[in-house]
Amino acid sequence: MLQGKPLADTMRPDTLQDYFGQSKAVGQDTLLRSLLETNEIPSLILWGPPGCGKTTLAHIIASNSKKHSIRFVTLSATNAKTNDVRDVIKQAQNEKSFFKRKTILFIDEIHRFNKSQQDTFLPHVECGTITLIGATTENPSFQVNAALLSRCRVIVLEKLPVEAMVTILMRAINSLGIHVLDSSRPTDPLSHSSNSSSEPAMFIEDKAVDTLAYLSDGDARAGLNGLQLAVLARLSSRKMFCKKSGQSYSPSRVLITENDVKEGLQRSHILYDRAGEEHYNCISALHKSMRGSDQNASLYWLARMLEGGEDPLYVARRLVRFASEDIGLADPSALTQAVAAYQGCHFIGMPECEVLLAQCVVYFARAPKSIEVYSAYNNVKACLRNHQGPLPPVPLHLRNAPTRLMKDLGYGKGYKYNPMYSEPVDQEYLPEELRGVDFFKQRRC
Ligand SMILES: Nc1ncnc2c1ncn2[C@@H]1O[C@H](COP(=O)(O)OP(=O)(O)OP(=O)(O)O)[C@@H](O)[C@H]1O
Repeated sequence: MLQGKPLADTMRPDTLQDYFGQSKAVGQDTLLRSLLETNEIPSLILWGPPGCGKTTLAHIIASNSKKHSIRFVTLSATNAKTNDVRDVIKQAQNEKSFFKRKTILFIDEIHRFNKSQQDTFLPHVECGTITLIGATTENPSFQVNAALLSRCRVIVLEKLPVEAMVTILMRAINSLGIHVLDSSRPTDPLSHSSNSSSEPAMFIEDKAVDTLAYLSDGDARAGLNGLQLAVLARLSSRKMFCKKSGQSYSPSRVLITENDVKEGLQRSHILYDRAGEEHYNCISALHKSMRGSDQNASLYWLARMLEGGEDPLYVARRLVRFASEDIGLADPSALTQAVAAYQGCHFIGMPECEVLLAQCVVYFARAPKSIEVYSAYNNVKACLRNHQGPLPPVPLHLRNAPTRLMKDLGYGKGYKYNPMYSEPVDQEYLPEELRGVDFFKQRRC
């Protein structure tokens, strides 16, 4: 099973029961799910990152529609020509008029078709000759014709969460007959009952499964490929052992460790551990480099994260924080820059947004720094936390007095409305017991 087809293909589910994650798009009670269950498929654009299940969802729709005698035709925009599309449409017209059969046309990577190629479908989607399902990793607002887009329902699929990845991996692990070793109960896999067949008994550490789920970055194909490579590597080292040692028997048990799966994940960006320590180390290095006004190092850490597959919005959020924490009022426009960079990243995504972040990072590295507001605010927080007993009441003169009773109780009494005074107003704003405290000068309250 492991030698021929990619594991990801053999594990591709046929039914929604085995389609995990993506609850916002096809969870219980979603419109799409009920449409799929009643087999009323509208034209769809499935938009989501690689390996999140776009083709798989189309595959499930295909399995379902075949049961209802609906034709399902697949084209890939990477190699299909406009003539191929015309052929499919012609055939769909014939099927519709002679046999009353519907056709669903699935186009993978639809964003690769240019606008005029996309125009070819338009009238046929409109008159119902074909139901179009397009899959794309790119924002369809920019990559799909507006007219076509308005005739399709856009389904946003997300990176698969870690729990869904674990479930997908476990489904594959079970189907390969691999046993999972519980690391909280250390057992020697060699102590498991021996296997009489020539096939070795295979084991995988549970932490290897978790690591694989984390490092796959929501990409089920990457996770399943990683698992397949790790298993194949272990099996071939078992064979090597026999050859080298000249022994006629080979170890009857094979253990796949966390290191094996890390090696199995060969894509460089996956080796950047988005969920683990490396993620925090790199963002910390970026923050400190900007604080230290080192523009070179700042750019380096930024690139290391982005090239490693980090979510640009995660970096952008940190920049927003940095703008206030480290630059503050030394350059108040830093906050505007950071928010603009965040929104820009949100609009255009990777890889285009990398230069926005680079610009912002260099701006911040070069900017003057001030932690005045940050420290003063920390002093206020410390003051509140360290306070013994009930917090002091709000001084009466600072309170609003919307009712007669409140006025009678002295609310707002003696308050000096500043705009009425041409001179600076002498008035207390802190509670009585904090008089004289200056959070901007004090370290502790
Ligand atoms: N939600 C899911 N539930 C179960 N398995 C999944 C899911 N998503 C993906 N897979 C597994 O991962 C493999 C790759 O997924 P798929 O081809 O659907 O990704 P995709 O979103 O179309 O990616 P790409 O844009 O790279 O083509 C599938 O063959 C399947 O085994």
